[in-house]
Amino acid sequence: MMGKFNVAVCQMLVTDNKKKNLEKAEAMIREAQSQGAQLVVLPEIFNCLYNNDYMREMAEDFPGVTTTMLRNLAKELGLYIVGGSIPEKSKEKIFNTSYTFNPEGDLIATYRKMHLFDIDVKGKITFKESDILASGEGITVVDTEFCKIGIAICYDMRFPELMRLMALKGAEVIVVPAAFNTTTGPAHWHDTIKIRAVDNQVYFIAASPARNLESSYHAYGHSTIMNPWGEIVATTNEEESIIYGEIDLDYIKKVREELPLLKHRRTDLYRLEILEK
Ligand SMILES: O=C(O)CCC(=O)C(=O)O
Repeated sequence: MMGKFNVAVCQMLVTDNKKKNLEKAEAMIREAQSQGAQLVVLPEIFNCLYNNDYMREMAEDFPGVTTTMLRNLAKELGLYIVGGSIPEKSKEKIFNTSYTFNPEGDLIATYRKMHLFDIDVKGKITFKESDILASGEGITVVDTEFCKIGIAICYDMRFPELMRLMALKGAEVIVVPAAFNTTTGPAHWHDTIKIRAVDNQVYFIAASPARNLESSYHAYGHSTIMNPWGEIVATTNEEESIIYGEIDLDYIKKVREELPLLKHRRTDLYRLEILEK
């Protein structure tokens, strides 16, 4: 295992033009690699606008044009890509799905969003993913040459049980492609990222799209990399940008030794378990 590696988050501006979105993602991944990134993360629903009509229309079977682009790029550039998420069509269903490729271009993880974003904050924002999306059922922790990485999508990060289970399955980094909005973002984005990192003593990487005011959904932006002590490694505002950070695996070890939260759980008194479905 290597002690350190470099990550980048591409906070791209997603538009209603799929071809342009794919070109933008590719250009930003190339730029990130040229700056030394070994793992690059894209935001939630990066190939089309985040609303139910677009997601239904743009849903892709696997393999499709988006995943083929990611696969080829990972291989050509020799890096890991956590491909944000895209609407995936599988038989009659649509999922919000994140595909991860390794530097050989192999698909090493497919994660389907487990907690669907069905909310109604009166007078502010109403969204009902379950009108078109089906939910995934599998927790995803993937092995890489650096460490184990847990993958979840946006609303999932509000569920401490899922984040903890990923840490218990060995995740030292949790990657969450996400798109909070201008209501829930200012209220909860920063605190949720920080506390999930601190609770689980992981690096927490939250990747948002940039804010597109022409979209019906105004993403909060503010992609962030947080370290296991709750310190910001990198962050940004709502505009298009790439943020970079170093993941230091020895630092995770140090924090976990000095403050042994994972060891101090009272599993004789309470327990968290994964149920087979
Ligand atoms: O939890 C939130 O506030 C935002 C969630 C969201 O936008 C999503 O799950 O796509």
